[in-house]
This record gives sequence, C-alpha cells and structure tokens, in this order.
Amino acid sequence: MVANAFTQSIRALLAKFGIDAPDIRVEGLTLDSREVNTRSAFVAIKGHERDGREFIPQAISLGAKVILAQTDDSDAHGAMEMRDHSVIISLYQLPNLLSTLAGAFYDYPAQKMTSVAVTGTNGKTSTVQLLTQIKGALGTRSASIGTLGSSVFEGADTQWQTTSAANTTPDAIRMQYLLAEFVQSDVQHVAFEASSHALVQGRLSHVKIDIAVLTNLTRDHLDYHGSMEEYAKAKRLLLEQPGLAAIVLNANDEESKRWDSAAAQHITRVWTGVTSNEVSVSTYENQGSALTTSAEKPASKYCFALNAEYHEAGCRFDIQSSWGSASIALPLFGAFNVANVLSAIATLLQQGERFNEVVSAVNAITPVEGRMEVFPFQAHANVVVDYAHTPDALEKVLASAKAHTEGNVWCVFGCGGDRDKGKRPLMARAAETGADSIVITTDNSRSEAPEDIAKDIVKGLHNPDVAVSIPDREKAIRYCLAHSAAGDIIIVAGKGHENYQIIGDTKINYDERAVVARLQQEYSK
Ligand SMILES: CC(=O)N[C@H]1[C@@H](OP(=O)(O)OP(=O)(O)OC[C@H]2O[C@@H](n3ccc(=O)[nH]c3=O)[C@H](O)[C@@H]2O)O[C@H](CO)[C@@H](O)[C@@H]1O[C@H](C)C(=O)N[C@@H](C)C(=O)N[C@H](CCC(=O)O)C(=O)O
Ligand SMILES: Nc1ncnc2c1ncn2[C@@H]1O[C@H](COP(=O)(O)OP(=O)(O)OP(=O)(O)O)[C@@H](O)[C@H]1O
Repeated sequence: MVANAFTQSIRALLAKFGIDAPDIRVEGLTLDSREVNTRSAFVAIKGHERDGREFIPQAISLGAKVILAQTDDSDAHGAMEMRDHSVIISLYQLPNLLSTLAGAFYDYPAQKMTSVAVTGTNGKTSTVQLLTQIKGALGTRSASIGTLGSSVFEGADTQWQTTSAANTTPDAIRMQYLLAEFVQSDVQHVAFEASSHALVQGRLSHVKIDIAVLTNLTRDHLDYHGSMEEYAKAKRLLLEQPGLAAIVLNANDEESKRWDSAAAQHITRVWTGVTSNEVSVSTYENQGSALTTSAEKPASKYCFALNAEYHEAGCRFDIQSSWGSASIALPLFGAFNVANVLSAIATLLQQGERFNEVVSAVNAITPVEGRMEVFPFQAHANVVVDYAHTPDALEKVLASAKAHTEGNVWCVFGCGGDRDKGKRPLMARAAETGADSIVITTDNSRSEAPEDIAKDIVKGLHNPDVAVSIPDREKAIRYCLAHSAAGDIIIVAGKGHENYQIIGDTKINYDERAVVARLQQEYSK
C-alpha cells in the first residue's frame, strides 16, 4: 500500500451510505482477512465458495478496528456491534456496494485520468498492452491492469504486480486501490481488462470508463455463465458504465452489431476491421454506422486494415481511417494481432492523438509477453509461445502461423482439468484444421489425470493418427524440435506468460518462455 496516503474516517465514508459510524481512521479496505492489519478495515461478504463473515474473528485477532459486514436484512443496515476492540458495522447488500464504497474511500481515482476498458473473449491482454505501449511512446504516463498484473508502464523494465488470486480484473476494492495508486504516481492514462466475471460481479460498477473496446466474442467460460447468451449479456454490461463516451467495435465480429444496437445514442462508435475489401471500408466511411437501423444515427468513425501481408519477421498492412491513411510494418505475428493493434490505434485516435504521431509510435511496438512470442532457432523450426486456450484462439493462431511460413505447422496444446469439457473436442478440431502435426500435452490438469484429458481430446479428432500424446510439456516441445524441419513453426499453446502448471492441488513451477529460451541456447551449441 502507499504509506498513509489514503487515511479516511469511517464516519465520513459511511455517512455517504446513510450510516452514522464512529470516527475511526483507517488506511485501506480489504476483502481478505489474511491481509488485515491494525490500520485496515475488513470487508466481510458472502462469496461463491466461502462466507467472508466466517473470517471476522481472524480479522479481529489481526487487529482490524473496523469490520464492514454484509447483511441481507434491510432493517439491519447501519447496525453496530462491538466485539473486543473492533466495531462490526452491517451494510445491506454490501457486495453490490463494494465498487461505490471503495471509489468513495479512494476518492474516485478513475475520474482523475483517461480510462479504457477492453473486453472480449480473446485479445484483451494484447490490446491493453499494445495500447499502453503506444500511449507511453506518445509521451503519456500510462498504466495497465490485466492478466499480466498491474503496473505503471516502464517499457521493458515494467515489473508487473500480481496477487495470489491472479484475477484478470481485480476485485472491486483492489481495482479502486490500484487506480488510486496510479493517481499518486501521476498516471494520466489507464487501460484495463474487463472480464465477463468482473462485469457480472460488479467489480467495475463504479469505475468511470471513457472508452470501451470489444475485441470479439466466441465460446468460453460457459461453466460460469451457463450459456453463450448469458456470457454475451455479461460483456454488454460494459455499455452501462458511467462516463462511457465511445466504443471501439470489430466489424469482423457478430457481437459488435449487438453492441451497436444496444449502446446509447450519444456513444460514438468507432469501427475497426481487417479486410481485403475496400467496399466494406467505404460503407463505414460514407454511411457512418451501417449496422444501425435507427433513423437518427449515432456518431460513427472507422479504422480499417487493408492489404495485410505476413512474413517470417512480422506483418505489413495499410490503415484507412476517419483520421487518415498510412502503411504500417510490425514485428508481430498473426492476423489477430493486426486486429488488436487496430483496436489500440482506433482508441488513441478517438482520444484525439495525432494520426502521424500514432503511426510513428506504432512502428516502435514490441511483442507482448507470451502472446505469439517468437523464439528463433538456428537450423531448426522456430518456436512460438502463445496463450491460446480457447478453440477460437487456437484456430486463429494456427491459421496465422500458416500465413507466416511455407513449411509445416506443429501444435503443442492441452486442455484444463475440472473446466468446460465441451471445449476439448473443439480444441482438437481447431488443432487438426490448422496444424500439420499435433502433440497433446498437459495444461493445468488439476484433479483429472492428464491421460484422461488427452483421450477426450483425441476423441474430437477425425484422424487420430496426426496426434501423439506427451504429457510432459518440455518433452513435447523437444519431440517437435527433433521431428520438424527448419522453416517449420512450432506453436506451443496455452501457457503464454504463466509460470506454473496446476497438477492436482499443487501449483508446480513451469515457465514455458524460460524453457524455450533454454532450449534455444541448447540448440545453438
Ligand atoms: C468465481 C469467482 O469469480 N470468484 C472470485 C471471487 O471469489 P469469491 O467471492 O467467490 O470468494 P470466496 O473464496 O468464496 O471467499 C468469500 C470471501 O471470503 C474472503 N476470505 C476467504 C478466505 C480467507 O481466508 N479469508 C477471507 O477473508 C474472500 O476474500 C472473499 O471476500 O472474488 C475473489 C476476489 O475477491 C476472486 O479472487 C475470485 O476469483 C477466483 C480466484 C476465480 O477463479 N475467478 C475466475 C472465475 C475469474 O474471475 N476469472 C476472470 C478472468 C476470466 C478470463 O480469463 O477472461 C477474472 O477476472 O479473473
Ligand atoms: N483478437 C484476437 N482474436 C482471436 N484470438 C486472439 C486475439 N488476440 C489474441 N488471441 C489469441 O488469444 C490468446 C490470448 O490472448 P490475450 O491474452 O490477449 O487475450 P485475453 O482476452 O486477455 O485472454 P485471457 O483473458 O484468457 O487472458 C493469444 O495468446 C492468442 O492466441
């Protein structure tokens, strides 16, 4: 925590919620009893697994002077009880108030900077990272929050702060805290990932968002949301965010059309898309939001990529946009990275950045950690470490790899244990469609046997002969290196930036980027 920076009286804070509380000063709020100290207030709510109120005795023993506890009885709102030296104050429907409460405690930090939320099934981390990199290159002090962690952007020296929960979008209290910390570090621009879980759980409900970006929507997280419709609805909650002035949509994705129809009229639509067709670009140029049926169309802009070409070292494409046209060359792999970069560029242009300056800054982009990160091997196939762990992402990654080589594409992947089993045959089909050879391996098997997960995957293959099963990931990569030729590409999917493997209940150290870097050294001797 930032020392003494957020001291507030609980009396002043709770007055905003109609409660006359004692004048006790605290320096922070926390949802986790294990993080409590004598200067913080513990916020006890019911969760999916546990009831946080069970941990009130622990919080008291750690010296919390104030405990804010959920009550489901509206008459009990504001009730107070002394236990030892701690006061327990009841708040009605506290889980729904967390973002507002923390916003008030940390003095509404999002209002002190420009904020961008990125949602979608795939591409959130990449888009947030690319946007932050370019914004930094344009001279704005920038920060980001997402799957990699949170930090002020310091180029290659950025130290991502992570928590044990490792959520893509932090809980409602931590989110406001991180933003407040950024304000203290003079950050002017923040980009963060908005997961569907976070939106449903209200982790962002009182965070001002200027621009929301939708990358795409495909199958994921059905174990949590139950159906694609509920999953899509969860993402659309972002349209109700306070302060929202513009949305960046993807003309190549069906869900964007629903966003266009659902968004309030005053919100500017910025359409992006990768196309080989100039006619579709002119649709957006001449008619604004061509997908809106309303007579009075909302403001609409566009930023499209045309003539994309992929080569061994990256890609090239032309931008046509409401702000100007230019050619771009990037050291990034994959058509989807062109889509991600376009979303980032469109966001910056909508923010008022100058077209020519954005184009120059884009030329300085470096690949995002564990996202289509290429490790070149002399005299062997290059290895690409990527985080693809959904059928759609795997399909796109493999199709992209094909565009970058005339050789064969190898695919090493697995599926998580204790998660949506319906994904397994779909991942198998994506691998079979896009790769010439497949090695099925382990990817967080949890309580399931890796061999059983592999069997489920094999059942999804039309031709099981194209696949071998090697549960040990490093051995799987070695197998590909031994059997492939120079000019081939080995896609190692699923781990990306992660540095662990969950087997049973144990988190084992496994950093795929480090493993591949070590193999790179070994093979160069
Ligand atoms: C299902 C779900 O979303 N769970 C999230 C939720 O946990 P929960 O409220 O259910 O917590 P719980 O374990 O029941 O505990 C209840 C309360 O007791 C407290 N507690 C618990 C134990 C203890 O010793 N002391 C204590 O005080 C907890 O802090 C909590 O406030 O709130 C916690 C933070 O407050 C999150 O860390 C936790 O994410 C878990 C780890 C998780 O796996 N979430 C996934 C589903 C998720 O949110 N994923 C998305 C990304 C998806 C993507 O990749 O796109 C994300 O944003 O991360
Ligand atoms: N725009 C995109 N469309 C489809 N696939 C993508 C896109 N961008 C990235 N991917 C693929 O999805 C993987 C995850 O990318 P990224 O981490 O940027 O997405 P994410 O939405 O943050 O995912 P998660 O929330 O699971 O971390 C990448 O490693 C790549 O394989």
